[in-house]
Amino acid sequence: MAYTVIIPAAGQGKRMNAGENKQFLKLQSVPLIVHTLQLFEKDEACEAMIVVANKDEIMEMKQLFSKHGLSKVAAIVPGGRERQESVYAGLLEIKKAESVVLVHDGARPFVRPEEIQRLVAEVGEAQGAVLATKVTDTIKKGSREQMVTETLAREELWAVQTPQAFSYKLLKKAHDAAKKNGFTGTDDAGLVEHIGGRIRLVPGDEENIKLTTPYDIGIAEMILEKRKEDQL
Ligand SMILES: Nc1ccn([C@@H]2O[C@H](COP(=O)(O)OP(=O)(O)OP(=O)(O)O)[C@@H](O)[C@H]2O)c(=O)n1
Ligand SMILES: C[C@](O)(CO)[C@H](O)COP(=O)(O)O
Repeated sequence: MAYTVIIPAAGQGKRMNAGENKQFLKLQSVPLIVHTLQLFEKDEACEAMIVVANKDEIMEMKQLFSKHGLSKVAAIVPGGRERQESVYAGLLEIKKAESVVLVHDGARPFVRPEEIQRLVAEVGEAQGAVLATKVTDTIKKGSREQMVTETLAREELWAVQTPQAFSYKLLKKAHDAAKKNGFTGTDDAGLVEHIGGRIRLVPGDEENIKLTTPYDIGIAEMILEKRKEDQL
């Protein structure tokens, strides 16, 4: 099924501590954001990419995308203070109300086309879908004083990734409601859940990491190396 993808890349990358937005960090000589966009450039089902960038980084991104032949970038729009505001800014660029919309972090360069396909197949008018993996650690809740208050039932716990996929109408309704009610979620599915929408958990892959801290750079280099060898 054809889709448009919104790629939020307007963060600061504070936890990466790279002295610049982590989107420009080079992995095997190619900037992180370019790795991510190349995934969708190659996916036939992707009709358009809407990139959300920091206002003063738009020009640099534009030049990068042109240098790397990323022809599906339909718009680069300025983001907001929080990820949620950035996604909303991207959503406002979509004019076709019948579209399927994916939201995918600029900082996740390893999602595979077959995962995207499985995800999109689960989208309905009133149902979104997220890629996720079962957690392998035991997860506990803690108080401010760092005392355990509860051990959660692991068989019910999933670590949620992006892409997350929705009908345009459902995602727009969820973002409009969140804006109106001052609700903030840590992902887009959370906003849909907040208005009573259903979200399907689609088993993903643990390689689909989000580059968040310097530790993740080593893992990313390893994954890239492994994928290169797999192609030989
Ligand atoms: N105001 C924001 C904040 C985040 N993002 C994007 O959302 C994705 C996931 O966010 P995260 O990994 O937290 O990135 P940063 O916000 O850049 O990192 P940090 O929180 O460490 O500053 C990233 O691609 C990031 O660029 C965004 O578009 N707009
Ligand atoms: C959307 C997300 O990547 C799903 O795991 C995550 O919630 C983003 O969190 P961040 O703190 O904005 O990186």
